[in-house]
Amino acid sequence: MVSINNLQFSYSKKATILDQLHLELDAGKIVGVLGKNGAGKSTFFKLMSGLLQPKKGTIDILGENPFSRYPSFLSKLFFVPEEFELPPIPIRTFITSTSKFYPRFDHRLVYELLEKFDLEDNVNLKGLSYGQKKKVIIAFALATKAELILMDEPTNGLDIPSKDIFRKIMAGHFEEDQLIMISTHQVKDIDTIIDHLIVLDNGGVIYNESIFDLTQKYDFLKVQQLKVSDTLYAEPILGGYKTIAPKQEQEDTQVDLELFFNALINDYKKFI
Ligand SMILES: Nc1ncnc2c1ncn2[C@@H]1O[C@H](COP(=O)(O)OP(=O)(O)OP(=O)(O)O)[C@@H](O)[C@H]1O
Repeated sequence: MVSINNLQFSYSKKATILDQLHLELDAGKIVGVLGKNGAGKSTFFKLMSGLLQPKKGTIDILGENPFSRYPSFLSKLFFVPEEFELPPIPIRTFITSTSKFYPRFDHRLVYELLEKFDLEDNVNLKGLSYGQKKKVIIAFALATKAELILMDEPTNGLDIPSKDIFRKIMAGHFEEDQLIMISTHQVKDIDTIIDHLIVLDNGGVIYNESIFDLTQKYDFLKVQQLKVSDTLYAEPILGGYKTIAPKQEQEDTQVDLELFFNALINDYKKFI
């Protein structure tokens, strides 16, 4: 579904943001995209949406070049950017007018999700807080049923109950022919919903693996004493350590995304 080859991008001649980036992804996944500040996550999503043009390399999404921005491509993509503007019209009017661009739009679902987020559809968008607008755009994004949905920091601005609702609705409203990519620093908001992990660093994808494979390769444990010989990475916590070690436990352990991200940034070559 997504095939990216040798992608290079820079805003100016001085600094290359993405360089020789390769990525192949199939549909049927919710992918977490992690990276340090400035790693290029938002830039990457803008390139995939066709809002920026690659300097080199190719991006193929469902057989289309995003930067051409043909209507056939735009109707299959929905991008929830970190910063966005919504028109000063009632939510219901926004839905009626904008949903026309998405042939698979699910009208029943959008109202169901708005209700879950405690939003009335007759309210004007101009009177909403940033967090409330974010909920409208998340509900709309999921209801488009677009084949590719990109969400940049979707939980920024959401209060604690709304983050919980976000996790529940993400898990429950997703089709097998869709690919959802979520970039975030709030790993706790996505650790139970993603089934695939991508990490961007130094201009490229340094890690690209399913969460299932991660659980088959590593144990994520809390220990009192460090066994240096079989520990790949450890961080001190109260009364001991959180560790990553090659899998030995019979039961799969729950992936600690934050720990794993820190381990990759520390030395990703240990994990490939
Ligand atoms: N419009 C722009 N013009 C020039 N440089 C930019 C522009 N937008 C982003 N950059 C630079 O590109 C780099 C990557 O930015 P980007 O926003 O893609 O990173 P990010 O991984 O999303 O960061 P964060 O996690 O902080 O949101 C940064 O060094 C940033 O300063």
